[in-house]
Amino acid sequence: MSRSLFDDAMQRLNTAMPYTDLDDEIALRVGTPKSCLEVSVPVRRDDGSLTFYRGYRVRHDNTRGPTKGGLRYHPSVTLDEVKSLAFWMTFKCAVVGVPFGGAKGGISVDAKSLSPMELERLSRGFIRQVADFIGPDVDIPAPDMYTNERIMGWMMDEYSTIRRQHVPAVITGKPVSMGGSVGRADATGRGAYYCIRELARKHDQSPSSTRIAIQGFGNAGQHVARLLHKDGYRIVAVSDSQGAVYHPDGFDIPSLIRIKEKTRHVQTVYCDKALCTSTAADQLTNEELLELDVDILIPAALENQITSRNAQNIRARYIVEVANGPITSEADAILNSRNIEVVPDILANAGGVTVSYFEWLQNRSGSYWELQEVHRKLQAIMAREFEYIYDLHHDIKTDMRTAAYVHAIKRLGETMNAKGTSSYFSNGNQR
Ligand SMILES: NC(=O)c1ccc[n+]([C@@H]2O[C@H](COP(=O)([O-])OP(=O)(O)OC[C@H]3O[C@@H](n4cnc5c(N)ncnc54)[C@H](O)[C@@H]3O)[C@@H](O)[C@H]2O)c1
Repeated sequence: MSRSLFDDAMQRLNTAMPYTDLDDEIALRVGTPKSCLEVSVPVRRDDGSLTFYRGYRVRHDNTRGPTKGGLRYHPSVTLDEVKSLAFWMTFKCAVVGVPFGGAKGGISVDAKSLSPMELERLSRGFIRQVADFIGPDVDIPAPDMYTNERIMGWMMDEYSTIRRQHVPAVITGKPVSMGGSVGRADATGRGAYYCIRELARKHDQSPSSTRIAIQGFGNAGQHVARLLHKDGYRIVAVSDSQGAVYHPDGFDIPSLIRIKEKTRHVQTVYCDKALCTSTAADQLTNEELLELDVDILIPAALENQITSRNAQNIRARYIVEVANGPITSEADAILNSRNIEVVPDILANAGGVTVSYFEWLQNRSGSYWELQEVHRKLQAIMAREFEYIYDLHHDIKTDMRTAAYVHAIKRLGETMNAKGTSSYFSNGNQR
């Protein structure tokens, strides 16, 4: 039987535990989700028919605070996937030191097949089903794949209607006009960009000599591409669910974003006469993009993209995981043996949850920050944690992923130790 995504996620924890002197009870406690909710959401379609959608919300661990994590709309959403994403959120929040635990949710749906009104009914219907499970001090959702700020706004509005009071802090990633934070929209891509700048500094890598391929050109992928391009990095390939485009000199990212916004496909670059003549890009599959000869590969779409099947063919020197779980643990071992350095998801894409924390703080205090303040604080956290994990991976002679897990488990362990573990209670320390 093949290993589940959750078993694969657990493998990372088991690899990291021996590098700590923490009680084994800590691994036991973070090895199982706190609670899993499965709901069925009825949606009246525009043609009058009724469709039921399966939705999930998993709270993995609340040791360090209320649980936090995105909501995904995708046909492949399953309980196993949501459990794994919730697990990663626990470690991600601990890596960046925000006072949250991990959660995740999702609905098994092809969001692109719904009309805007059907999407609104689905989003509000989901909140009605999970309203008793979430809250500003309990569990705080946010956007993820195929959800966006408008959907977060509908959800906050529905929750506030149910509670009969304005509750902006129940959800993050809202429109700024509904209590969202400035700087949240590009926070995931920006956090990854700060990591890449630190990585380049460590390896004396100049932007103009760095070729980058990005899989996934949505919220996270577009923003990291835009920021890197502005610094002079060469983005030579990007893709979406339909396929990839490649140009050895690098793309003009603002034009590509405009094309994607207008046509919804990056490969439309071929059909847009003006751009075809100026870029002459090659068309590739997503699989081919992953195996390009580049300096940095950025998976920014789905999990399980680099596996034991293709890890041997990866030619990038560095991989920066903007997506959650794009590399399996088996592929990790192959990449490590080939000295391909991986900046792990729980660090590289933690910019999103960090600015979500800023948004939650602003909602709770009722006082709102300037964009520069958001950027300055995000940059300080990402650079601090990157530096710590980078040094730790050298000190304990392991890969950056294991070092990031060690760092996170230690933070979780400190809180669990404060409450008492078996080594405390079994040593006669009852007073
Ligand atoms: N948005 C956030 O704040 C955030 C935070 C942390 C992590 N992430 C992770 O980043 C990844 C992308 O999230 P997003 O918010 O950018 O989603 P999004 O919905 O905005 O974009 C997803 C992109 O992936 C592409 N895609 C889908 N299936 C694909 C496939 N099989 N091959 C290649 N591309 C494919 C889509 O076409 C789209 O361009 C996810 O793994 C998500 O969990 C997002």
